[in-house]
Amino acid sequence: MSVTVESAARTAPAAVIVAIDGPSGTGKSSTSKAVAAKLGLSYLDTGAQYRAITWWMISNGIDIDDPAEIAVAAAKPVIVSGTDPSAPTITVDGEDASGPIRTQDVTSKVSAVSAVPEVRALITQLQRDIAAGAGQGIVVEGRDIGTTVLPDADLKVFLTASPEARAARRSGEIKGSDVAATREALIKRDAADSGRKTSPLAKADDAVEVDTTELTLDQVIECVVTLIEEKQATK
Ligand SMILES: Nc1ncnc2c1ncn2[C@@H]1O[C@H](COP(=O)(O)OP(=O)(O)O)[C@@H](O)[C@H]1O
Ligand SMILES: Nc1ccn([C@H]2C[C@H](O)[C@@H](COP(=O)(O)OP(=O)(O)O)O2)c(=O)n1
Repeated sequence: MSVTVESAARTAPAAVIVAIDGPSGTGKSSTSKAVAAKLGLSYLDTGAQYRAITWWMISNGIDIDDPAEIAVAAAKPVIVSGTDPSAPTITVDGEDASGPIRTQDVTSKVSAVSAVPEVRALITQLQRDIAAGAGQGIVVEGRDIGTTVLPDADLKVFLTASPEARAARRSGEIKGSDVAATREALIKRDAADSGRKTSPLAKADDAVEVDTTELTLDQVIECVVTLIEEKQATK
């Protein structure tokens, strides 16, 4: 009996923590979901959490241009993320927020809300708690996962792509959208996310950078799966 248990422990892959960061449209969400599903890991979309708190602020009449007002309200909403990669969920105060967090209004305001240090402190703690509770391991995607949220992650990946490729991908998702306008909006949001004082969008020194401009989504998924399997083999 003890032999069976010991050999199972030897062959089961060790829980692995993966951080995937990068700017908008580089393929973080699609890659992270697919990789997590393939390897039986949990998945956390941290951008959805910042979008959720932004949606709550807008819905509750908080002045988005007033960081002090945002800071005071930050602890009020209860944000819960479901981490099944085949059906990720997000609720705010028990209400499904998956639709409303993707509106243009939220997209245009999320950088301002997520720059407020009190918001980041709360959401960062939530993310660390979720990662700590993921028994089989987790793929966490965002902007500051490798640098701030999970600096001890087993693997850190930083995805990049040209602004043109990212804008083409994003505008492909929205019917009738203009690629040039999408490109300008992406560049503006990148600048805000990279320029904020508290845990800006940045590549961790020990992250593997993958330029996805000329790669298909399947190639990026395969690349990250290989990197994770290499880490698991040495854990
Ligand atoms: N390597 C790729 N080649 C082509 N399209 C891609 C690639 N990676 C992602 N996409 C598509 O680009 C869009 C944005 O991808 P997403 O994963 O949401 O990016 P991010 O999470 O970095 O903002 C999606 O429609 C996705 O299917
Ligand atoms: N770890 C994170 C994740 C997202 N954010 C902020 C900054 C981003 O512009 C917004 C939205 O992130 P999201 O990943 O949903 O954005 P896109 O999918 O790229 O449109 O949230 C952050 O500050 N830190």
